[in-house]
Amino acid sequence: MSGTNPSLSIPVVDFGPFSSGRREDAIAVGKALYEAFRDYGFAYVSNHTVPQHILDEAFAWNARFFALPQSVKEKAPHPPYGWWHRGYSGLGREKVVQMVYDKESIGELRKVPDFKESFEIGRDGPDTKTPNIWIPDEDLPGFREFFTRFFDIGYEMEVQMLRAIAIGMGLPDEFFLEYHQRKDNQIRLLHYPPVQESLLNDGKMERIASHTDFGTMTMLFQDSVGGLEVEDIHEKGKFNPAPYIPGTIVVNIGDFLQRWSNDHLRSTLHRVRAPPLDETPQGADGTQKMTRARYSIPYFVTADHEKVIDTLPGCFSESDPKKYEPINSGEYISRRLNATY
Ligand SMILES: O=C(O)CCC(=O)C(=O)O
Ligand SMILES: [Fe+2]
Repeated sequence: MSGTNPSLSIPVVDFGPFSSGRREDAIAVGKALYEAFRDYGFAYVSNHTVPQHILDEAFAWNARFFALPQSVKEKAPHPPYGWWHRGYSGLGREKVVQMVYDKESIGELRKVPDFKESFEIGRDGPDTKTPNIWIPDEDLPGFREFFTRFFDIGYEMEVQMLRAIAIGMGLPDEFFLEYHQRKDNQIRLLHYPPVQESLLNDGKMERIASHTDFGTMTMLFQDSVGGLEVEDIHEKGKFNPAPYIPGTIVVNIGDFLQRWSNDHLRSTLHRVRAPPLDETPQGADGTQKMTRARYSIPYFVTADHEKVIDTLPGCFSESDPKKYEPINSGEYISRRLNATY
């Protein structure tokens, strides 16, 4: 069911049996996921519900989008407020910060830019406070249509994962679904252009600084380039590579679910640094080593913004009292997003 590769430590969970129709299979998958999220906060999930050809298409669109002229990408600018997290952010625009809310400290941290560009997509519809910001369709016909569809394909995966986690935690199967009806989710297209490797190693530049995610969980689709690193569960400050494993997606717990679970599930620090080097050194003088470009597509699963959550049943007792007050999902997420812009 699940196996631990000692060099990776993040468990690989085979999701296939979850849909076998047998209750014991569903329980075994749920338990394996629960244990991975309890111990590591991360799991590689294989035999998931997103077809490979859809992922290939998603990465092809991702590359096509970022290859557009800068002036076209800037037709869909990210608004100047963190809470309206939609549209395009160019290189250095966003700085992911870890739990720092005061302006002065955020300013300090921003001096080392994140060397990435991104495009954020949420649900469409009249009842969202944060409508999507698309480039005109004629600039990349099919792009909007594809990601509108991909948003729903991701939601189907989310539904399965939320059921599995609930079963693994001994909660009613649909427990989490009741809080995840409205698809208040977000897809993020990411492109990390090639960069001189020494800048990353010297800390003059970052790809994505070490952070935890905010929401319920993140389903991360990554290309084969590498660069994702996850904090060691035994050694603070030590980061281990989480390379691409063909056919899997990386799923990790966010702060919201960690809090909801009274810290029974972990939201683990991760970052993106240099992937393995290109074999051929590049650069004007032929000596500067350039990293390869990386593309990734995290799908952030978020609870319905109007929902208030209190500690999960089964995650508190007399000897393990509730650590957190009930909180409104939307407020929690906006507060975190406002710190990144
Ligand atoms: O590019 C990646 O693989 C990581 C992205 C990430 O951690 C994030 O956007 O929160
Ligand atoms: Fe992340």
